Parts: sequence; structure tokens; C-alpha cells
Amino acid sequence: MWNQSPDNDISSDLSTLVDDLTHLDLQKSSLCSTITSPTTSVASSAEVDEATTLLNSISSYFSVKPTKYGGRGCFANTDLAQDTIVHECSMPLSSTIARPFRKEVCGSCFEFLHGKTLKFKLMSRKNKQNNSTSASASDCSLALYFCSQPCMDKFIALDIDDLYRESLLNVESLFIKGLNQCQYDLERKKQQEEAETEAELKLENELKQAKDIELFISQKWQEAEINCQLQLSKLKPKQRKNFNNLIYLIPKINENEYMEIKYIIGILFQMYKCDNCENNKLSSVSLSSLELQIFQLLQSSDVEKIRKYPYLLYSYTNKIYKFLKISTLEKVQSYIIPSIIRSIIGKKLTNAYGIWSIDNEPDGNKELFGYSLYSSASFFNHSCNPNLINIEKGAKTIFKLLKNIKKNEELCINYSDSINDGLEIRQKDLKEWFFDCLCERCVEEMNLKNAKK
Ligand SMILES: C[S@@+](CC[C@H](N)C(=O)[O-])C[C@H]1O[C@@H](n2cnc3c(N)ncnc32)[C@H](O)[C@@H]1O
Repeated sequence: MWNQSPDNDISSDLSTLVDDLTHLDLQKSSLCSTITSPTTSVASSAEVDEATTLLNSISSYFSVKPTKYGGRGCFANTDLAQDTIVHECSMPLSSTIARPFRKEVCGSCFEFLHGKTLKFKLMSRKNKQNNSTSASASDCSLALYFCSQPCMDKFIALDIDDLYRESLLNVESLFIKGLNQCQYDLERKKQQEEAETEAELKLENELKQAKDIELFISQKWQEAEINCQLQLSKLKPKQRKNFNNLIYLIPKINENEYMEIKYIIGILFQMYKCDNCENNKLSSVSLSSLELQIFQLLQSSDVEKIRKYPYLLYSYTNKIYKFLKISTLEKVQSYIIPSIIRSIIGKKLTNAYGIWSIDNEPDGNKELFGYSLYSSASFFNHSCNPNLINIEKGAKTIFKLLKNIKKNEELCINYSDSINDGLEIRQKDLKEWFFDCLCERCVEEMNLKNAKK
């Protein structure tokens, strides 16, 4: 779904500087250390038990268990009646809105008022501090938008020391600065674009030739870390604090990358919050802490995605990672290490839910505003004959049974827009989630097709 090619823009080719990847001294917070690399996790039996307990705390209506076609799914604990609400998430762990809709879709409840600019604006508190490290410091026009005062208040209440607000405004400001920079210096823009295309193609070719693609991807992430550290090490600690010295190191990002960075910042903020909030008995903190623990158990699909869209490796490592590493506020810096950012991106790929306009557009078209991640709602598999539906009510999402269900039956939603189509179209559509659909309906139709041959 998020597969458009990134723009060609600023980058420096420092990939040859990497000699020894093992000498990285990476700091990890308590939460970071429990997030394993997306490809190299070997769980102990105690960890497996802990994970099972956690997954089974999601709902009393179902248990998360292995499916016969691979991976995990949700299975009814008892017979259940149609219309039972088997799961409910009050808000996502993180969400992101596409840039064109940032003033029109509420930052709290995702309300969209037919394209009207929302009235409630939250600006940076750092506007008056000229020497701040925040990029949003001098730009009063930057804001986060909400549909109502309660929505804005809710956002403020969930924030800590304005960290989330300032981080999001930082991204906005840097995105705009990147656009403006190119506008004024067309020659530089052209050169940068050419250099970037070249670096991207080089990486794609190397990727195609790599014997071990997973190892290659891991190495590129480590190189990205080293490159960032190298660039930053050229600045004195005092210089690093002045945002104007950093701005030229920050890659220009495209709109997909902008959206992804905002989603990542949301997760990083939740990590910071859970690690640092003194009063973690607050219901909002304990709720996100649970969702965050479940988040660690989600399936990651970055290798499959990069295999299909090789240009994304460049986007992830040389743009998104670099942008985060150089621009992100100090408090979340310790979370910006390859394993964490890679894992956040990888887990989004097959687990995020689209944020859509409600189905009442005059022409019947739904518009995609962005995406959100609800960890505890990420274990429902797809079926072309679903027995469960997810209903979005603002930022809240509920899961309701479409049929009566027998004990041990799998609860499945519909991921695609093509369940009314034939087998081939459905299978092609679902390939975007990197799987061959093995739901009962597909298996039956495949068997029928094979019998006719
Ligand atoms: C949101 S996750 C669902 C939970 C996942 N099975 C797990 O173990 O984490 C989506 C992924 O589950 C698998 N999946 C979902 N529905 C499937 C189906 N009908 N047939 C085969 N695999 C499916 C695919 O790997 C897909 O990318």
C-alpha cells in the first residue's frame, strides 16, 4: 500500500567508510533491549511462556494460537453469538496522517469535515526561544490540527513535557525547510537528485547480487548508523545543539517518508513514556505499555517488502533513519538505533490499519488519510469469507462477529477490497501483504481448480 518510489534527493555516499560493524557502542534503554532484531530472535522457553500469557490477555473471547497455515491467529475460546464485540482498542499505539490531510483530519479522533481546515490548532511552545534545538522554534505557522477542544485537550493530556507535540512539529518544519531549500537552489537540487539516484541504484544492484539478503539488509542498517555517527562526530557538542548546523545534514524526505517518520515518532514517544513516566499506573500509560509489550511480538516483514521494492532499503536507511538520528529531540535519541527503527518499520508493513474517510462520500469513494497501529488487533488473519469485521469509531476500533462462531473456530477479518472477485484477483491483491491466502474459501477454490486440470 505504501509502495510509491521515494523522491530523489539529498544524500551522501559514505557507504565505503564501514570497516568493522561490531565496534558500535549502542546504548539501549530497558525497553530497547527487549526488542530483538527483526530477523535474529531466538526466544527462550520462559520468553515463549511470557509471550503466550501476554497474547492471551488480549481478550477473554479468543486465544492467539498457531494456525495450520503458518503464523498465529485468533481462535474462539467458546461458542460465540453473532454481533459479539470480541475486541476493542480505544486508541492506536501510533498513527500518522498523510501530509495533504494534516489540517483536515483531527490529530486525536481522525474526524474529517469534508476538507475544511480544522479550527483547533496546537503550536510549538518553543516559538519564542530562538536558540532552541527545535526546528519548529521560529515558525509560528506550524501547528497540529484538531476538530474540537476536547480532542486537542486529549492530545495534550497524553503528551509528556510536549515531547510528542514538538517532535511532530519538528518533522513538519524540516519537511518544509527541505522543500524550500530545493526551491532556491535548483542547481544544487539537481546535483543532489543525481547523486541520490546513483546511490539508490548502486544499493539496489548490490541488493540483487547479495547472497544473503537478510545479512545484507542488516549490514546496511549498521552502515547507516555509522554514517550518521560519523557525520555528527564532525560537529563539536556545542555545534550539535544549534539546529542550524544540523539542518544541512538532514536528508530531504518525500511525503511517504514524512508519514512513516511521524508514525515512528509515535512509537518512540510511547517507548519513552513507558520507560520514564513516573506515574505509570495512569490508565493511559499502562494501556500503552501493554500495547507496547504486544508490539514486540508482532510479525515483521521488512525483508519481504525490500525484496519486492528494493529501493525501500535506501529510503529506510539513508533517509528515514538519518532524518530521525539527526533531527530527533534528545529525549528519544537513545531509542534511535538500527534494531529498533528497523523493527518499527517492519512491524508496520503487515500490521497497520488504514485510516479511511467514512463511507458516506457522495461518489462512494473512500479516501485513505493515513495509517495507525493497534498491536493487540494485529493477530487477526484474513479470510475471503470473514466472520469478523472491524468498525472504526474515530480513533477507536472495535471487532464484531458477523456470524455465530463455534469454539476453536478462527476469527478472521477481511484485509482486501477484492473479496467479491475471483480467486486470481483476490490472491494477487493479497500479495501486497506478502502471503498466499490460505483461507478455507481460497483452499477450496484452489482444490476445485486443480481437480479440473
Ligand atoms: C496482521 S498479521 C496477522 C497475524 C500473523 N498471522 C502473525 O502470526 O503475526 C498478517 C499476516 O498474517 C498472515 N496471514 C493473514 N491471513 C492469512 C491467510 N489467509 N493466509 C495465509 N497467511 C495469512 C500473513 O503472513 C500476513 O502478512
